[in-house]
Amino acid sequence: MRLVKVGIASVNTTVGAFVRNTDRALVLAKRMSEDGVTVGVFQEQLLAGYPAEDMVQWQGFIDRQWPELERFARETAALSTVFVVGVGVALQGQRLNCAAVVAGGRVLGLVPKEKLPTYSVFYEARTFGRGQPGMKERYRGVPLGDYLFQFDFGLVAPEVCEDIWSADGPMRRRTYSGAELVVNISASPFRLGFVETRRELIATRAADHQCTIAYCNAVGSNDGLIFDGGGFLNQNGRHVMETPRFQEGFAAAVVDLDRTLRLRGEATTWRVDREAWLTTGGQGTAVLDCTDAVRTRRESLTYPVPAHRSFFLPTPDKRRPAREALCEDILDALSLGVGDYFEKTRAFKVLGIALSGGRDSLLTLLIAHRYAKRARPENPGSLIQAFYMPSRFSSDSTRDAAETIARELGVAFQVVSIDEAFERERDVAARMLGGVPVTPITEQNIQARLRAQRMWNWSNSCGGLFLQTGNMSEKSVGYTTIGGDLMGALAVISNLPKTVVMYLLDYLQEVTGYEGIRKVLAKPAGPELAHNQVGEEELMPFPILDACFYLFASEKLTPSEMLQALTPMFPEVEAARLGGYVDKFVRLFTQSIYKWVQSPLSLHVGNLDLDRERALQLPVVTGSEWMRET
Ligand SMILES: Nc1ncnc2c1ncn2[C@@H]1O[C@H](COP(=O)(O)OP(=O)(O)OC[C@H]2O[C@@H]([n+]3cccc(C(=O)O)c3)[C@H](O)[C@@H]2O)[C@@H](O)[C@H]1O
Ligand SMILES: Nc1ncnc2c1ncn2[C@@H]1O[C@H](COP(=O)(O)OP(=O)(O)OP(=O)(O)O)[C@@H](O)[C@H]1O
Ligand SMILES: NC(=O)CC[C@H](N)C(=O)O
Repeated sequence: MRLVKVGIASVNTTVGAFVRNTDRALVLAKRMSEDGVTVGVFQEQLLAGYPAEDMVQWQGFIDRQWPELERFARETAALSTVFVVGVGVALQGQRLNCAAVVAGGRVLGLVPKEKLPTYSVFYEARTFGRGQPGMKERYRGVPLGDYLFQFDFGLVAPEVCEDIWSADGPMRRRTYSGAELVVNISASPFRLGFVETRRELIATRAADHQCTIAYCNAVGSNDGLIFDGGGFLNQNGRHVMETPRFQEGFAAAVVDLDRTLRLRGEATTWRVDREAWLTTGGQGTAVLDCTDAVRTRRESLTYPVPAHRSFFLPTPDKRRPAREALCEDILDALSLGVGDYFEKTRAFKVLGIALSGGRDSLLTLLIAHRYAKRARPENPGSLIQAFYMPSRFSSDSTRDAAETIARELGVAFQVVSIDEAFERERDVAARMLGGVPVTPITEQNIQARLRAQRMWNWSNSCGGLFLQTGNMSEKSVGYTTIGGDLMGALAVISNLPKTVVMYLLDYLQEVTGYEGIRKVLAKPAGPELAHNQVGEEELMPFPILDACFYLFASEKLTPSEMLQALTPMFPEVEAARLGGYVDKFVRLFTQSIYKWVQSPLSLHVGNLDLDRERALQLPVVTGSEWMRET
């Protein structure tokens, strides 16, 4: 029996706040050590914060991480714990995204990331160089390269995030070279359903490579990327521990590393594969002997026995039902995104929302309030201000709904009519047009733009964070006004399809019982920019719009393929009508890209998002010939 206690931390870092990030990590490092942790794991780019993007190109941004790493080493020198932490270094002009191994007051070695994600929301290959198999360099006198670390408790292989996502990653050769404990330090952003993907992947890799894996993830939001934390400890495919998500802290569990070796010995397929690898020229990974660096204290560790006192009966199932898990995950992620933006920018005192009595602004308000409950539990409503800005097209029912929810949440609510200003702006525009009246659409847009202008003026003077409320479906077809409701300082729900917005509101109504939600849902969605506007009548039913969006923007189908896919999905809709919806969607989508490239920074919860900088890079000026059948 060779017991080792593995601690997995998640730190809420801020990009560039090296000292603060290190301080936060040190607090957890000391607590881990007090808890008897043998190996304490911290996330990718712990010191710099993630994602630093092109900031990595500043030499100072790289160089100033090192003194903080040395401080981390100094301040943990007396602890008998080995730490793995993420740091950036520059070697021969290349920036390398490294896992640093720290113990006994020294940086013992640096292992650079080999696989650099450059897809979806990641752009690492743009700024970082790659670690190479067999690499052996030195950085400031410290070994840097493809190394394993021998301690008095076993052989450790550090690696960085994407390294685990490749079937041909460094884990294979390192475990064939004897690594028992693979430590993966990650900064993996929240995406819907991704926690299951991580869980399955880590279990698969631990079984494939017959090792113990300690996987650590960052927590907190930076710009639009929200990190959900949630570390994993898995031994040879068996789940050992999962750390809490959406919160800073650490959790620890004991594993018997002899068990990893025994299972490896029993796994004949693994052994045969290893032999084949050796005979076909597989190169072993070099080992750094660190047995003298620190004497770990493991005498008081006890064998990991099941809390429910049976090796045979299943552990009690604590999983939440799928609907609750999905809704709570999205709400946790987005409220963390709002809160971290609010706090980390240090620019704001209060959150502001233009509250229409409709679905999108209601959900945005509920998300902001969820954050406020955490930040100011004694009076969450005092962190938020809501403005209802009616025009002649606004109804009593939306005003009542907005007022009701604001009262229920204790949020300051003001009514600010835009009607007079609407008339004035409409007349001025007509004068500019040589006496010709503005178009009906422009009449609508004047209202949206007046509301946005008022929100900016308010926020500008009081330090308010003006939350933008648009959803992804309406954004995809340009059903939003430039200079109007498209604008704001931070887009909160712009990665949520409208059908998901409604799903979340149904759920929230059920769990909170708020009358304000019921009142909003009682009325069909519509912008109230003209008489009797219903969004689904002007566009198309939202389930069809969202399906079109998915098939076109995510699955990259052509319009005729989309129609083929949609026909069995919506059998009640006549073929010609469905075809009309597809054509309308594709036309609106391609004609609206110019709009969403102007939209504010937004929070990401999925791989598919309308964000040209971060998720979907589409040209604005295009012809549609390529989509036609030949
Ligand atoms: N390719 C291009 N590149 C750059 N600019 C381009 C452009 N095409 C048009 N433009 C310009 O864009 C402007 C038109 O865009 P914009 O002013 O936004 O207006 P527009 O797209 O014409 O109308 C906005 C639509 O959004 C709907 N809406 C508004 C507000 C809220 C909601 C809701 O969901 O509740 C819905 C509203 O009912 C209306 O159908 C024009 O000034 C035009 O010159
Ligand atoms: N009367 C209003 N008072 C304050 N803000 C408004 C008003 N009407 C519209 N807005 C702002 O413009 C945004 C866009 O309106 P839109 O109709 O798309 O959204 P919604 O009303 O929140 O949801 P829904 O589409 O379900 O009606 C609103 O979310 C809100 O922020
Ligand atoms: N930082 C990274 O390397 C992240 C990439 C990885 N595939 C993830 O999202 O988990």
